[in-house]
Amino acid sequence: MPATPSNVPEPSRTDPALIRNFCIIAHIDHGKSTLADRMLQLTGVVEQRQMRAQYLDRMDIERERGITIKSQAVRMPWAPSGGESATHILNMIDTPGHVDFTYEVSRSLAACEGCILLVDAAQGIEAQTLANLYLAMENDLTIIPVLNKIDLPAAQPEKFAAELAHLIGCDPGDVLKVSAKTGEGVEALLDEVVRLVPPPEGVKDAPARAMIFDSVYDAYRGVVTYVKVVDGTLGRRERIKMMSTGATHELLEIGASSPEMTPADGLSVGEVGYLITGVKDVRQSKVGDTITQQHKGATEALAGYKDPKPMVFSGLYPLDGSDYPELRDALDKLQLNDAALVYEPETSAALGFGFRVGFLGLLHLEVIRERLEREFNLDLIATAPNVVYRVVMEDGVEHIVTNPSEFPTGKIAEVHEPVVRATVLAPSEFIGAIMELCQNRRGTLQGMDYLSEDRVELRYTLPLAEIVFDFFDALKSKTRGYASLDYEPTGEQSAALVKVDILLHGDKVDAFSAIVHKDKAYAYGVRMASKLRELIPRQQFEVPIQAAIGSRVIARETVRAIRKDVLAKCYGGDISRKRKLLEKQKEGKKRMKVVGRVEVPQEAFIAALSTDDSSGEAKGKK
Ligand SMILES: Nc1nc2c(ncn2[C@@H]2O[C@H](COP(=O)(O)OP(=O)(O)OP(=O)(O)O)[C@@H](O)[C@H]2O)c(=O)[nH]1
Repeated sequence: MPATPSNVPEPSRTDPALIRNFCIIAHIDHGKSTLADRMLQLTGVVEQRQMRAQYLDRMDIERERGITIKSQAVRMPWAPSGGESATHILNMIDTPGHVDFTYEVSRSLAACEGCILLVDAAQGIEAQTLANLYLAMENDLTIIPVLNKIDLPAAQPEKFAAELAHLIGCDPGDVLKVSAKTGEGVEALLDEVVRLVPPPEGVKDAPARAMIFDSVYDAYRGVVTYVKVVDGTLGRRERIKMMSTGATHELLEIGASSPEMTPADGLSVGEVGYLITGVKDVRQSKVGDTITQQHKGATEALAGYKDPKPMVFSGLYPLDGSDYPELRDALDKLQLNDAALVYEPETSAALGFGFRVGFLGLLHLEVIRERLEREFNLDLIATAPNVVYRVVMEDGVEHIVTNPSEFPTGKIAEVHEPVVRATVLAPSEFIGAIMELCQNRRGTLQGMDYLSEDRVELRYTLPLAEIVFDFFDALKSKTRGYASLDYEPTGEQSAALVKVDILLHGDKVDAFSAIVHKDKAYAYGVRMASKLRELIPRQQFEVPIQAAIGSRVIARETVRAIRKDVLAKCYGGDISRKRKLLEKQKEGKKRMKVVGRVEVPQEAFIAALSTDDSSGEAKGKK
């Protein structure tokens, strides 16, 4: 039952035995955010009239797409029903479910002692259910299996309870059944969290050690750092030290989110909360770092996290060249909040000045791009995303290539590309279709298991480059939406990869260079050449469009010559009208990009790039 306000202990004085830190992990759309909403409501931290769906998803994009990107932590008092009436503190950390953001999930898990493994009772176990379960097991969390959406007519709670119990090795009777929508079973679930999740273990009187699991830049308050206090207590106005850099700061504010930021005197052992020091850059308050007191602080830091590594790169260019400084500032600002975002300046003959930006995956790319366009009002062109290649030359020199146009020329010994271990879960009737798709994408089957009579798990090794584009879309359409996918990087392999260049009138258009498998080079060349032929207006001379590997041309199209005589219709007419027409033509020419001798309207580049940029995984996530 909800606690009465007078019973709720202060964050600085909570007995750790009464604290439960937990998170909800689930496959996308299995109902995490809805369950979190219900919990906020039932514990009384959000009043009925303030309640809105997906309360914790604060970013516009999160709300619109119905997905969670940044994790959030909320402190909720809860007095379990029956007998014992002590008010417990439940710190709930909501985590994102998409493959791109696994990194955020693992950070959140490290701050918890238990987790709710939520599974849709109409869908059953999916690929990310497994991925998240393994992460939870690695972090030694107590796992509470829960089936959600039992109100749905299509729900099969008994069948999936058996599947889930088999997976984690418990009794089917231990699987809780709830409806996050109607609230059925959610109170009992909160009671179970109190009963099953162990309280945090830490040393109360030791020097403080707090682990940073998130750092968020707020335009008004500076960096807000989310921490879990592992040992000791951090107090308001205390001076703190970041253990990795030794930098010290004054704690201007410390408190807990419930779910709005609520200042407190401090945070004691086991508590999860936030702190503000006035730093302006998340990199000064780095996720995974340990915070201690400046005086008599701890000497040994807590185990940190691995830094996330960008997997997918794309060139981002402002449509209007004069927006370049704004783009730089916007990327600076987004990076304040997103340690996984990396970028460096880049120039392209076709697109002008821009940046090569590294992302965790395609959804991350799309989210960043949308935020740049929406929050910073920038119009952007993005080049087709590519992965990172390692090129070894015959003389042993190595090149790391994040931009296809920088692919080295000369004697190449080997090209290495990143590979992932992909897990696909689907009804067994689709095995054939999935195998065919993976084969086409240069996949190697690693194993296959039946989870139940009609559900199968297929494990493949696949080149990352083959799945970042439209693999997920293709998988969904071949399996009528029933398959789910999860993948993790497993290293690299050498492959027969070549760079295909596109030439206009003999000049390379850097934005269209691509690194592709040699068996697919021809198809890429033909596709780009014919697309460009349609998009490039006729010039006063003939323009050959060629696709080439090195100096070998593999496809060719031609834009025939024409002289666009704007004055043709004004023969003998009024001179001022002629002048006007010529002025207008000049205006149009300003928007043209010149590649060698060829004038190409920017729109042609955008059209050619956008049809190629089929960010399937992100769009097809549902
Ligand atoms: N009928 C029914 N629908 C539910 C229930 N719980 C969630 N849903 C619906 O399922 C959809 C997905 O729910 P979310 O809570 O957004 O899922 P999520 O797991 O948080 O998704 P991500 O944030 O993208 O990871 C929404 O349309 C919810 O309204 C339930 O118990 N019953």
